[in-house]
Amino acid sequence: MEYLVTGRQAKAIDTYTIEHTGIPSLVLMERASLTIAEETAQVAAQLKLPAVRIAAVCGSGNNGGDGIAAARILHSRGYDVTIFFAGLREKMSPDCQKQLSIAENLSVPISNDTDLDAYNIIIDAIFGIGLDRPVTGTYKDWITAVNSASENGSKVIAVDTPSGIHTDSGQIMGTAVHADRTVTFGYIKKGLVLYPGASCAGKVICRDIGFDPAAAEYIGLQYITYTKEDYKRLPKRYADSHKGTYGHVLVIAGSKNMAGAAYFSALAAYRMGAGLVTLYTPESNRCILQQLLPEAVLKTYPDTAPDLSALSDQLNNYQAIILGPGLGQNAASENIVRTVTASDIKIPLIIDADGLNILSKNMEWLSKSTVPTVITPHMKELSRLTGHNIQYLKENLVQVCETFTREYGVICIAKDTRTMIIDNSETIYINLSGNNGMATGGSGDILTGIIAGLCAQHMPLSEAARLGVYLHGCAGDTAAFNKGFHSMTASDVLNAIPELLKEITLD
Ligand SMILES: NC(=O)C1=CN([C@@H]2O[C@H](COP(=O)(O)OP(=O)(O)OC[C@H]3O[C@@H](n4cnc5c(N)ncnc54)[C@H](OP(=O)(O)O)[C@@H]3O)[C@@H](O)[C@H]2O)[C@@H](O)CC1
Ligand SMILES: Nc1ncnc2c1ncn2[C@@H]1O[C@H](COP(=O)(O)OP(=O)(O)O)[C@@H](O)[C@H]1O
Ligand SMILES: [K+]
Repeated sequence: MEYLVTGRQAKAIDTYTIEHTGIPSLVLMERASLTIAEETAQVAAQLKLPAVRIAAVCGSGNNGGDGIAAARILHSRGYDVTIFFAGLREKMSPDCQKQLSIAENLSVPISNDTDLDAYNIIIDAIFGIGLDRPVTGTYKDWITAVNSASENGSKVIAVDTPSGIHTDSGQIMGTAVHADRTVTFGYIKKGLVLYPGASCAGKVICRDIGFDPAAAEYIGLQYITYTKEDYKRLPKRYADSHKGTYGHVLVIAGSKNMAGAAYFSALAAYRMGAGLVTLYTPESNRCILQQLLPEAVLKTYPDTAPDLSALSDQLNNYQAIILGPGLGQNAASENIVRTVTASDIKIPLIIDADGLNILSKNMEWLSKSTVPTVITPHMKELSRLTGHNIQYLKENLVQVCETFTREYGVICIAKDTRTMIIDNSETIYINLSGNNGMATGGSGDILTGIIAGLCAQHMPLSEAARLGVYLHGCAGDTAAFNKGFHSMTASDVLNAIPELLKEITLD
């Protein structure tokens, strides 16, 4: 698990380390600039040119201070480096002033020119976490100059954040540097992983510069993400076990001409390790699903007339229930959704797709429901559920989901390029796995199966939501590796689950 921080939190970690722990600010700056110098040297070596020219474009704050110090370190190591001061001398922070005076004492070249085209590497140290308003005027011109050099082939290394990106939201504040890589200090800033900031950051490299680890706890960070380190959370398999050990999933999914969604959800639950999967689906899907997935138990109902009391009686026989993929929105589907949400079961329920579309017209069913529920809406479905348009949702996602989660008592998995999970805890999960190849029909159905498979193996719902979303993205990344972003399909994501889990469990 890793934390993602806001600008305010990053500043508070700096301050805590300086004031409480007693590490001087210039020591942190020296370590920060050393990482930039190392990264720059690495890029310079990769360019394989007879001579490499480096420009450090520096603002007046501590981000500029980092850039000046990095230029001084590179200069002392024999690199051809020039400082371009893009800030205002009268506004320099004390540490930036100190760095500029050291650089002058050591005769590091300082240019008054604005032409960056002759430089192979540009260190972008105009703004870091201190950017607090839209970029205009001369600063805008500097950012344009950096980007124009980049378009002409220069490599851009951003210090802490690409200048012009809002550290919290990833929004472009008027204009922003497009970096090839960003070296960020201590913790990844949230704005570097959210779009469009993530597109400007390039490869994000997070380096330790000696912040006191106690600072994070003192401040109370709330954004987390999972990494490969979290594979270890996968439920254990036991030598002495049977299919009952790994739980029974009920998949209420599919409608006439929509058998695929049921198949994807059910197979994903099996692939994730569930002991048994039962598919509850209309009679018209029987043949196709029996052939596609002989491992599943089928319970079918006459297409327009499900036996709701029989369904209700069975619900307690499972360890996890999926409701909605490809279910359709006819009266039969509505009755099923009403029955399941109104039941008194205490079994984890994962509601997706048409389950959510039906609920969006019957929100009182959700507010009255006492079933432990996770919902997995994509932005359009979330828009139907909340009444907000997609633009508003994207700009206010956390706040909207927090309100929704509180009001309806559900865990909300807001699916997007960066899926976020909001539950009743203080912690917000932001997912970094996955790729644009997953923007293909059926990807979301697989997620429901993965989460249900984890719940069936007795993982608590909120943990299953986080690990499920992370592993779903990892399976998508494996599928992209195998088939490429354009050609991969939901079936490839499904087939990547065993590949991924094999790698994890046999490691
Ligand atoms: N000890 C530490 O703290 C450490 C910090 N570290 C480094 O410091 C960075 C943070 O430094 P920071 O806090 O000085 O802010 P920074 O990003 O340089 O920007 C502030 C400057 O920009 C200006 N400005 C802002 N917006 C503007 C706009 N739109 N248009 C024009 N001007 C604008 C603002 O001007 P003002 O608002 O005063 O007019 C001020 O001059 C951090 O990202 C990391 O790289 C590391 O060395 C580790 C130790
Ligand atoms: N560009 C992307 N980057 C990362 N993940 C993506 C991207 N596009 C889609 N996904 C993921 O793929 C899944 C798509 O789900 P959904 O829209 O419900 O698809 P479907 O309805 O076809 O099953 C979500 O989990 C989403 O996060
Ligand atoms: K920067």
